[in-house]
Amino acid sequence: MIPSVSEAEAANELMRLAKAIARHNRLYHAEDAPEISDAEYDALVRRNAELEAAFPHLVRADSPSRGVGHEVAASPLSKVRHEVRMMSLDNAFSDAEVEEFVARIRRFLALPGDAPIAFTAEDKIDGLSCSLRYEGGVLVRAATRGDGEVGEDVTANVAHIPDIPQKLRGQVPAVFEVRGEVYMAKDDFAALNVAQHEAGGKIFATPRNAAAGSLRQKDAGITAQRRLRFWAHGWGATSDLPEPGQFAMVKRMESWGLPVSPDLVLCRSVAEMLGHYRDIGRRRASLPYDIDGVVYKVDDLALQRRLGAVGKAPRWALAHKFPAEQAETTLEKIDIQVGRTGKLTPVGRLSPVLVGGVTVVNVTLHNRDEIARLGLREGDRIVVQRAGDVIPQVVENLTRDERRPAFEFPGHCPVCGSEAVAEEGEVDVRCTGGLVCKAQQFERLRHFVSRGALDIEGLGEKTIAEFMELGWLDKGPPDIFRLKLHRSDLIGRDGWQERSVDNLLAAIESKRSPDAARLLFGLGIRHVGAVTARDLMKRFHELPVLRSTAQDAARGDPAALGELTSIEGVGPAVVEALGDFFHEEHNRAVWDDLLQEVAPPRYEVQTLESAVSGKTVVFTGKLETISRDEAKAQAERLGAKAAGSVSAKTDLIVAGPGAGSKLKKAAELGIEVIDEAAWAEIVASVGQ
Ligand SMILES: NC(=O)c1ccc[n+]([C@@H]2O[C@H](COP(=O)([O-])OP(=O)(O)OC[C@H]3O[C@@H](n4cnc5c(N)ncnc54)[C@H](O)[C@@H]3O)[C@@H](O)[C@H]2O)c1
Ligand SMILES: [Zn+2]
Repeated sequence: MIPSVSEAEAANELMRLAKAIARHNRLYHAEDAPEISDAEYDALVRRNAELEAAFPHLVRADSPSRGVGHEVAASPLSKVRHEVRMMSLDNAFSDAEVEEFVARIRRFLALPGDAPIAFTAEDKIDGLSCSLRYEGGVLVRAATRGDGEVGEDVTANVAHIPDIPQKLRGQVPAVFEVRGEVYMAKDDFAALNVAQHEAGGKIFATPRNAAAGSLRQKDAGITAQRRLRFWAHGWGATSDLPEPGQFAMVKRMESWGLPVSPDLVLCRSVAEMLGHYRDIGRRRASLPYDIDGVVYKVDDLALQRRLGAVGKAPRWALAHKFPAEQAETTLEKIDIQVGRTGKLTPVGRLSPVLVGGVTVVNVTLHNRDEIARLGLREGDRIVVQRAGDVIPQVVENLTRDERRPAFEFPGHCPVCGSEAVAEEGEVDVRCTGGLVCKAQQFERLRHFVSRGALDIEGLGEKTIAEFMELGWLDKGPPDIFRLKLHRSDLIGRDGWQERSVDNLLAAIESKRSPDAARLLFGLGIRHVGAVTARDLMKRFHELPVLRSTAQDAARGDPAALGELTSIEGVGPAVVEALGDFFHEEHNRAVWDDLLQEVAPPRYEVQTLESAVSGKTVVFTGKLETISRDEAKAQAERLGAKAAGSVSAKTDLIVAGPGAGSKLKKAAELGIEVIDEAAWAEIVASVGQ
């Protein structure tokens, strides 16, 4: 859901999206001259769908989720009304969305989980759709999709496409409309652009634009000079369907002399579908034509009929797109954020763009040097990259202009106004305001109460900001434990009632004996992350012992230094950071103050005795109630080892849907397999 958007804002945004999407549809479909990247366009469509899902009563009559393509009113070609509507396809970017697509079909058809259902999978070729009407096996009309209802007559144009037979071979129904894609191969596209350049003609952005621009010509003579190709993937109006399934029908069309995808397969499970997707994905770059995904279709035509269509797309088909790992967009604005340690981080605010399957609106610009390196300014067109789970990066500035100065990095903290400087040899610019800087205070408090640290429920960003404003947190984290002194002031403030206040205070009180490693991590000492904090506490058990050792080491005591660096994962950077921390008077004051308020028990690592203690567990497939990371953490707490792959050493496999090859291997090795519910029972049995 989109809780931060009010109804009025949503209505407004939906109106703006409808206008923008209609405009880009016209540029792309009618003029073959898009202004934004497909990834930016897809981000607009996703945003529209999200808002419509959250506010169903605001769906507009002219909603972009309803229409297909673009109407052909202004086209110089004559118009053709399609007897059977030409549709679009719903799309997916992740495995989970494909699983949900299949699950949705099962629910719709009320098919039990184990009833087999087959799907075809084939390339989603990036061209433009075309309908070819054959009567008595002879081509009588070819038409583009247009808005799905009315397209353009391109009969004369397709006469110049050798892949499109004027006459079909064999037993063809009396009326048969072939649906497929007109496309241009990569080589032909490159050659066309070279020729266009030499002749001073229009340069096409993609093979798809080139194919569309070449086919939709009033003068078919121009089409004749372009090398266009075609393949069939479906059908429209027909007097007869000679086969009962999608796969067999496509093969039948092939036998009539129509080219079809060489990568059409029949799949019997989601795993097979995803396998084919990955296989095609691997070969994508070496294919002679551009594809942008894989299309899955329910094979059984009787089931296709039962499923029908919703909106502008059939329920029985899905385009599983290859997420663009790079995409073009506009850098709207550069903001400066001040972190816990005073570091000024530039953040780029983007015009939303779909990269790697997710909508990206912010991108870190890292530091001053990075901005200079890319010559970035607000308003520039940039290329954003996101591969796998990596955070998005700017890889290129498309409007780079050496003569114009890049964004000027501020010399002062935007929050407290203190001077901001980079230390000798450092790229990071830091605010020198220290604890005077509200931004740093805020970030430290936020970190202190965060999930990995003290994990205080109900003390979110807004509340911290509110209490800071009231001056209740001036002394930093220890003040949190004195908030109870403000109980009566707080009750009755806007948004607070006795109950919510007492809940918050109870959550704080419950942390009076915190885990020492979490407390240490919560202090936000540089280089002391959650793991290092645990490693340190495993060795020293008590915070005062850690402190005295760190201070001794900072004074150069070799024994203390040796003790610290003998801990795995603790190197000179950590030792120095600890030394620097305790060197600061105000840090020592906060530390002492804090240890007056809380009393962490002696730190001991404990694992629980359980049915899986000492065993090696592998999690595979999709877990529904917990994340993979949480499952692994549970296993560790139960004294088990979580491994990534199945081997002879594996004792137990916890499998969710889509587990695939690991299950096969488990069966071969005779390893016990349980489902997520059984795993949850094991966890519950030790009270975790
Ligand atoms: N950049 C822009 O401004 C802009 C504007 C509009 C649309 N677009 C692009 O066009 C897409 C939307 O266009 P759309 O509605 O035509 O959807 P689509 O192109 O994502 O999918 C539907 C089409 O896929 C084609 N297709 C290819 N292979 C197929 C196969 N094997 N089986 C069935 N169909 C197959 C069909 O022609 C079908 O009409 C967007 O996702 C975007 O990428 C871009
Ligand atoms: Zn500051």
